[in-house]
Amino acid sequence: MADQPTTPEPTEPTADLADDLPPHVLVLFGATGDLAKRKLFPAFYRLAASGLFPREFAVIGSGRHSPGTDEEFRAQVREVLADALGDEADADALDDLVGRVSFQTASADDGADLAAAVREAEERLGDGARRLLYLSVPPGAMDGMIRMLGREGLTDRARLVVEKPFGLDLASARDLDATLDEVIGEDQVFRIDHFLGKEAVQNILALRFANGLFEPAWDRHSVAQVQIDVPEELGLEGRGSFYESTGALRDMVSTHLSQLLGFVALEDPGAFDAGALRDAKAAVFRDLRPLDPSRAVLGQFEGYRDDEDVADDSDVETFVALEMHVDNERWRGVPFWLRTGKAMAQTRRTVTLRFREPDSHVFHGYPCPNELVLELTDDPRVQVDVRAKHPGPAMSLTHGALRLDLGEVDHTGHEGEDEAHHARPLEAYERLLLDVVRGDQTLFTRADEVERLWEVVQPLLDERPEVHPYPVGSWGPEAAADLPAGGWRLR
Ligand SMILES: NC(=O)C1=CN([C@@H]2O[C@H](COP(=O)(O)OP(=O)(O)OC[C@H]3O[C@@H](n4cnc5c(N)ncnc54)[C@H](OP(=O)(O)O)[C@@H]3O)[C@@H](O)[C@H]2O)C=CC1
Ligand SMILES: O=C1O[C@H](COP(=O)(O)O)[C@@H](O)[C@H](O)[C@H]1O
Repeated sequence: MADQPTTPEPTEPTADLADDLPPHVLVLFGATGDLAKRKLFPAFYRLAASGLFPREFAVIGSGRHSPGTDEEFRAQVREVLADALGDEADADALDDLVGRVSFQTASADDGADLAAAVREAEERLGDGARRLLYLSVPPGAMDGMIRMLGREGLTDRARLVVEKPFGLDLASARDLDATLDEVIGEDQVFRIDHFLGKEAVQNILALRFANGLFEPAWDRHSVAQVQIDVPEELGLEGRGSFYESTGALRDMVSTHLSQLLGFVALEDPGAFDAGALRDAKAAVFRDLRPLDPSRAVLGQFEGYRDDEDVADDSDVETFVALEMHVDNERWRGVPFWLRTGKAMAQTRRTVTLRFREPDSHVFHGYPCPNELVLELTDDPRVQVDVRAKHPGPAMSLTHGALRLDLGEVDHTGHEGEDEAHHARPLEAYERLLLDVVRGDQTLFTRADEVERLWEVVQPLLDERPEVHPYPVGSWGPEAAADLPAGGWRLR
């Protein structure tokens, strides 16, 4: 099988897709921020260069501080794209995108000039233009910005993308949902959790529900424990003040890791659509047991407090390891171990289902693991660690692995199949932005899911355990090393 490039090749434009989409004005709040630079502008580029975006669109960057003239902002966007895309960037496609970009300052108190700029762009683009409003701003800024959008009439004909974390606790999440409810319809709101846009995460459902092999073993009778492990090598990357206001629990656990848990633990949704999938996840979250602070370890990497935006005595956690339980018929008694942290030994996104020992006396006590491992990183992989007979005359065991590299599965399609089968893999933000433009909320989180997750996490916000220091490049504090029976798979 041919090697897959890690960055997707632009495909030939698919005229039928783009022609179906009305003109769009994209308004990106936080356009000079980290996420916009690293992920959102590159996603706009790839979608446009692949012909997946509407043929007619304009991008208005926004924020409280001006990056200079439009020309200066365009030069910054060009530089950001060159950095992010490297050789992948096509000069004509780059010119085309950059030519559509402008900047207009706005704040929660004043959005009049922005509203005028949006209307002007709509007139240029012609009849039927829609608005895609993207709030890539910190959680504390959301409420005011949403109210401003409502006041300025910008929510008409709009879809609104709200970045995570959605609030900072249960009370602020409820306030945020109440504001959204006042200002805009729930069918226009796209709460984005980019982990759900990762191909490999969606593959959890494909593997389980499209194969007879896995589904029968997907419960407490076969699975002894589940580990959802997302260590990151990167540290603060200039996001000290963001981290001080969130910490790893809010940044990663109440969002990405819990959503992964929802994908792993859900019942058969019956369909892959917004209603069915979100109902199935919400049901899992309703059955989640609120966190027990005595079953959680928090950590902070050594040197965190040296960052200029971090308080000298900060006890914000950059590491979390904790136990979760889904108290339902399928999962009762199975611990779900979640772990994430900054400045750790490796960058991985690994979900492990550790199986029970088989009820047989033929072979016992063989130490090697018997696990299904889902690697959700850029080179997504599924691996089943099995025990097998050691070659030779003795009846002894060794271990082996069955591996499927998901980047190498056939995506060239077969005669007679529709366009979806010929598509290249999309990066998470690309996939989700396309879903917004198409109005598909399947991979976006719903208010009830978000509020329930805050209810589950709240005990740990109310009663914070001690924060243990850990060395940069390690697997976190010693206190977390042996939490799961048999230890972490990654160590
Ligand atoms: N960076 C990442 O890897 C990821 C980030 N996210 C989420 O994306 C959002 C943005 O993150 P990131 O880009 O890293 O953050 P940054 O701090 O880099 O950028 C945030 C942007 O928001 C604007 N902003 C800051 N404070 C306010 C405020 N009070 N009111 C209005 N605008 C404000 C700033 O522009 P100005 O000062 O001009 O207003 C800035 O451009 C966050 O919600 C984060 O959780 C999600 C996934 C990954
Ligand atoms: O939302 C966030 O996610 C990133 C990790 O995303 P990934 O796609 O690189 O796995 C994390 O680094 C960041 O702190 C957080 O805000």
